[in-house]
Amino acid sequence: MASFEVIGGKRLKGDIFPQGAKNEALQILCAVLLTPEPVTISNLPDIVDVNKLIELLDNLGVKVNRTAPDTYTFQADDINLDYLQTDSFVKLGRSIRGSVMILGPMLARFGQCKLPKPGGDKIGRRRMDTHFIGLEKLGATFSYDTHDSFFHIETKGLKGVYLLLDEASVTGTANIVMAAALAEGTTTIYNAACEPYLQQLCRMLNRMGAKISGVGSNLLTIEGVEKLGGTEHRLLPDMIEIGSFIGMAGMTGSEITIKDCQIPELGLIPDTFRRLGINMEYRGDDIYIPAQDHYEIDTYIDGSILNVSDHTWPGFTPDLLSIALVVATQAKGTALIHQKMFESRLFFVDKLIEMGAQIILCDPHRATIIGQNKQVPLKGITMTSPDIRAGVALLIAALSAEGRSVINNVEQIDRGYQNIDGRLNALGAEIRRL
Ligand SMILES: CC(=O)N[C@H]1[C@@H](OP(=O)(O)OP(=O)(O)OC[C@H]2O[C@@H](n3ccc(=O)[nH]c3=O)[C@H](O)[C@@H]2O)O[C@H](CO)[C@@H](O)[C@@H]1O
Ligand SMILES: C=C(OP(=O)(O)O)C(=O)O
Repeated sequence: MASFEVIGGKRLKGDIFPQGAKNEALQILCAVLLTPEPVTISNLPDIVDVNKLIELLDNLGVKVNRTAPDTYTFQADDINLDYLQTDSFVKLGRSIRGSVMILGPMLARFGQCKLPKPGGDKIGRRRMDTHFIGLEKLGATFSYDTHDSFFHIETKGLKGVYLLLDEASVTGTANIVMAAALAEGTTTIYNAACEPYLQQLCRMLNRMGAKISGVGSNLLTIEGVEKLGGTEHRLLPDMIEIGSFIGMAGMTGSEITIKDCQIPELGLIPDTFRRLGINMEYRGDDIYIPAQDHYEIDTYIDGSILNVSDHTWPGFTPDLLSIALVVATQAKGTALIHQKMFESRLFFVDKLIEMGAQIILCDPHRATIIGQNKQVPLKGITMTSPDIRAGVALLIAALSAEGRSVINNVEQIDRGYQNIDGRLNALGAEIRRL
C-alpha cells in the first residue's frame, strides 16, 4: 500500500495543466471496439484506471500503438472472444468501473459479451439495471449468475426502440448509445445522461459515421447504421481535476493558474466554488485564482444557509462534493453538503473531524459544515484514503494543515490523478511518496 507524507501549511504558486478527462477516456476507449478501423485518441491521462482499460483492450486483441506519451491508436480488427473466458479478464474487468462499457460495443459488433461485476469506487450501491434494461429492450437477452457475479448478454440482432431510462445513468447511457449506433432502425433515449463525457462520445461516434442527434440534451435520437469507421478524438481536460485544483487553491491560500480549461464545458463547477467564497478570474481559457487569506460562503438571497448538492448534468457533479466539503471547513460561514446519489461518500469526514474541522454528519447523505474562517488551522494526522475523490479532499486538507500528515492507500488517488504528487510539488507542495 502506497502512502503520501505531506508537510502542510505551504502556499503553492504557479501554472498547472489539467490532465485529460478520466471518465471521458473510459467511454471513448470502449468505443474503439465499434469499428475494425483505426481510432486515434489524444490527451489520454496516464492513470491507473485508463491504463487497466487499455491493457484489457490489448488482451482482447485490439492493436494498441502508443504514438506519443498521451496519444494512442487502437484497431479492433481481430478480436479474440476467448479472452472473455480467462482469469486475466475477470481480474481486470473487476478492478475498474469503466470495463462495464465494453458491453454495448461488444454486443453490437459481436452479438455477445460477458462481464464480471465491475469495480470502481466503493461509494455505495452502484446498480446496473439501467444498462441491462436498455440493452434488453434493444433486443439482447441477459442473465446474471449470482454464484460467480457474472453478467452474460447476447443478441441475434439489435433493433431500435423508444427508451425511457429509469435514471440518467452516465455509463448506462454510454452503453446504450454505443449499442444503438449499430442497431437496425431508430432508437430514442429519454432521460439520457448528458455529461460532457457523453457529449464527447456522441460527437466522436458521429465522426465515425453514426447518426446521433440531441447531443447535450436528455433526449437522444440514434438512427442505426450498418458500420462505423475510424476517427481521431481529443479528450477534454478533466473537469473534476479542475474543480479539485480550484478547491485546493482556495483552501491553501495559493495563487494558481489552471491552464486551458475549456471553460464553457465546466457547467456549474466554477460558480459552485465561487459560492463557497473562492475568487477566480477567467483569462482567456485559463482560470486564475488569486491568493486569498480568507473566503466566505455565500447565503441564499433570503439569508438562508447554502446547500451544495449533486445532480445529474447540468447539475453539480457528485464527484466534486467531497472537495466542496473540505473547502467549506476553512471558509467563513456554514454550508450543508448533500450527496444525493451515493450513500457512502461522506464517511471520510471522520478524518477531517480528527484534524479539527467542525462537521456534523447528519446522516449518510448530508453533512453540515461550520467553517472556521482559517482561524483554527487543521492539524496533520495519519489517515487512509477511502475513495478517489475523498482521497484528494484529504490531500487538500493535509496541504492546508499544520504539520505532517500521512495518507495511506493513495492507490485510490492514482486511479484518477496523473502524477499528482509531482505536479503539486512543482507548485511548491511538499508531498513525499512512501
Ligand atoms: C466511470 C464513470 O464515468 N464514473 C462516473 C459515473 O458512474 P456510473 O455511471 O457508475 O454512475 P450512474 O450515473 O450510473 O449512477 C450513479 C449513482 O447515482 C444514482 N443516480 C443516478 C442517476 C440519477 O438520475 N439519480 C441517481 O440517484 C444511481 O442510482 C447510482 O447510485 O457517473 C457517476 C455519477 O455522475 C460518477 O460519480 C462516476 O464518477
Ligand atoms: C466514482 C468515480 O469513479 P469510478 O466510477 O471509476 O469508480 C469518480 O471518478 O469519482
